Amino acid sequence: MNPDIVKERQNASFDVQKLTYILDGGPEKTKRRREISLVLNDPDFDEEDPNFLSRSERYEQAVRKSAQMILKLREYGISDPAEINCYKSVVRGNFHESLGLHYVMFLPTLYSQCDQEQSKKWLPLATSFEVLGTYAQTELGHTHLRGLETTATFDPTTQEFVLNSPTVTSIKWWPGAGKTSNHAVVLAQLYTRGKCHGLHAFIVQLRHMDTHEPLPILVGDIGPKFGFSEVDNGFLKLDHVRIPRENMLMKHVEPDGRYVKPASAKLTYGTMVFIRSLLVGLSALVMAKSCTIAIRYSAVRHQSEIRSEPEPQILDYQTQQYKLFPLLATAYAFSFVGQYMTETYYRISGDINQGDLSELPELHAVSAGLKAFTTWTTNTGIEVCRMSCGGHGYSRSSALPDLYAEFTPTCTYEGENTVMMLQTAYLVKSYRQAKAGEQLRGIMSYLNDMEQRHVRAHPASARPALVDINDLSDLVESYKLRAALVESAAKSIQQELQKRRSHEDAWNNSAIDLVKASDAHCHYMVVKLFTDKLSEIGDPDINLVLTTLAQLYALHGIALNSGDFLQAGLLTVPQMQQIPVRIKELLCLIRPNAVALVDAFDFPDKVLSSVLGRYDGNVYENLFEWARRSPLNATEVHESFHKYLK
Ligand SMILES: CCCCCCCCCCCCCCCCCCCCCCC/C=C/C(=O)SCCNC(=O)CCNC(=O)[C@H](O)C(C)(C)COP(=O)(O)OP(=O)(O)OC[C@H]1O[C@@H](n2cnc3c(N)ncnc32)[C@H](O)[C@@H]1OP(=O)(O)O
Ligand SMILES: Cc1cc2nc3c(=O)[nH]c(=O)nc-3n(C[C@H](O)[C@H](O)[C@H](O)COP(=O)(O)OP(=O)(O)OC[C@H]3O[C@@H](n4cnc5c(N)ncnc54)[C@H](O)[C@@H]3O)c2cc1C
Repeated sequence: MNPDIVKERQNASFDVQKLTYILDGGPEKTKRRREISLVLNDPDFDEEDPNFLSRSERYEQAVRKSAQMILKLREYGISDPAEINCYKSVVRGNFHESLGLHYVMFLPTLYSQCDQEQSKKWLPLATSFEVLGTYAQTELGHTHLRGLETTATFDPTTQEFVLNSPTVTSIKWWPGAGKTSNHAVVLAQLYTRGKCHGLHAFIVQLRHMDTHEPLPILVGDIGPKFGFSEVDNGFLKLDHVRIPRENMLMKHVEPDGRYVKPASAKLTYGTMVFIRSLLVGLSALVMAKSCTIAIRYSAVRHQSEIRSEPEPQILDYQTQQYKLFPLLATAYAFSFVGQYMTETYYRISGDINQGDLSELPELHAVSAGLKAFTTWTTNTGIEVCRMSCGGHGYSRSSALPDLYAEFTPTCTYEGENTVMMLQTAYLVKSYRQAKAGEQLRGIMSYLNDMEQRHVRAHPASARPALVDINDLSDLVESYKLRAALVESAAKSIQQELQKRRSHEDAWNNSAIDLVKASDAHCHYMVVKLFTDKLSEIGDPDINLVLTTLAQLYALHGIALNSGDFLQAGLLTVPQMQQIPVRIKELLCLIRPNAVALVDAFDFPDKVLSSVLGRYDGNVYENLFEWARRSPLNATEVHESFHKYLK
């Protein structure tokens, strides 16, 4: 064990194990997660570092691993979805798997959109992996749902739908598992009795069940990408492909071609809401991994000098702490927000299943906003962690380049982040309702204060500065008032409308304000949820260290967005000047606990797959060892010498 990292652990002021329990949701859950993690010792999962393989080899290795996972899940009798998720995230490490779409989109779509008869037919096939599915929605030319061109036209004479990609731009593009899957959920515009009824989901068989040969359908892999090398994102061109009427999910077309309206057209989009909710937790996970790597490495790396003494640990540099500790605080904040998002998703979707759709708009808005907010922050955070590791961060052995490449598409898929932030219509609607005197409930209730003029941008001089920057509840209140930026966005729309612009143009001309309003709303939610969590934590040592992190998270956010807080008169200039001073104090308070705080995330070394983030801190000898395994070192003299240089 590296002596620096031993010393760091001795300095911790709290019980790491107890904090792990809090993150997991209790000691039993930690115990079970650790039991599941023992799978890492299974030699059937031994594999070559994907970084040393070609794309095709990577795909093959991933398929082998996916198949092994299925067999092992059966062998160990793991069937609870949360446990399957835990098991898979341990085995996958930092990479995705080719069967991922089957688990996260195809199966959930079947579960939520099959009627009884369809469930009976499709669920046994899909859960036994005879049917391997993908989710084909996006097209070469479109992602905006109303703009999708693929058609499904009902033919009452044969009781079939005819699926067609009428143009090049309508070719389905990006669905994972282009080579792996034999079925797809295809999203297409439904036509019956000559009328279009909007997007609906259809199950389409793509490949022969025995030979895996494509049916008369053009299907394949779209080629190498920035990351996602294990995944065969695909294309799919349908040329008048016929499927039985029963393959329409939720069966909205009667045998005579009559269309039966669903309770809400938006239920078809349910799987996206599900994944967006999950991505909040994934952001926490990846932020936590990145911080673990960068902070452990910073504890063992010595460089330059502060005083004329031996080279200090780079974690002692204030600038290094300023790069990493706000991200550490973010990882904790997002972990609690991830827990909230998952609970909220299951609570509201439970109500939806009982026929109560009243909270669907809020679920959509909150999951879209938090998905965008947490993935954007994490995306930039990973890169900060990588840069903070200097040259070694650039090596694939650090895992940080892979974490970035695998994570960055979360900002794009399941709804491009700006587009998701623009689903603020809900915020603006709530603002208008509150202004009209309606009492709002839930997370939007802060807008009720508006009429008392608490929530209003006005000059600092007009407002007494009541905020104590050391008091978290005051900081939450400031974020709440800043979230009233939605008022500026709503006013901008109003002004545009007064200029006789159409509603759509008024909206587009206010889009920057709307995105800012969404961002401020999400930021408020994160600060509030982090602070609320503290009241549940009884252990005083842990409460203290997490309070320090929550303060850092809140103050750092204010420092980055000082313009908003000053403009709205929420903080004074002297208070703003105090914030960097307080931030520096908080960095010093966190410093002795930094390694323990990342240890509490409890990532096994094999899951981190990072030479820099090793638990034992023995970085250098292992870097050398890893480099020696590079395929370029397989022979002492590379064949290119004989071919070209000699
Ligand atoms: C150590 C730390 C510990 C932490 C512990 C954490 C552990 C947790 C770990 C969790 C791990 C999880 C692991 C799993 C992660 C999964 C991810 C893995 C891999 C995934 C692979 C990638 C797969 C990618 C797939 C895809 O990308 S599929 C394609 C996705 N496409 C999109 O998202 C398209 C985006 N566009 C749209 O959604 C729409 O076009 C639009 C919403 C922008 C507009 O739609 P539309 O045109 O129909 O609507 P309108 O603008 O007219 O609006 C109409 C009204 O409808 C509302 N609306 C819209 N959508 C919805 C909806 N979905 N639900 C409800 N309501 C909706 C609008 O708001 C409008 O409302 P209004 O009329 O009232 O205004
Ligand atoms: C790794 C990966 C996996 C994927 N997997 C799947 C899958 O399994 N199934 C599937 O169906 N799809 C999948 N996708 C596709 C993904 O859902 C889309 O790429 C995503 O929804 C974004 O759409 P787009 O690529 O058309 O971007 P665009 O919408 O073209 O975005 C380009 C730019 O235009 C801007 N823009 C677009 N619309 C607006 C607007 N209304 N207002 C303001 N700005 C706007 C965006 O902000 C962005 O800056 C995947 C994508 C990736 C990268």
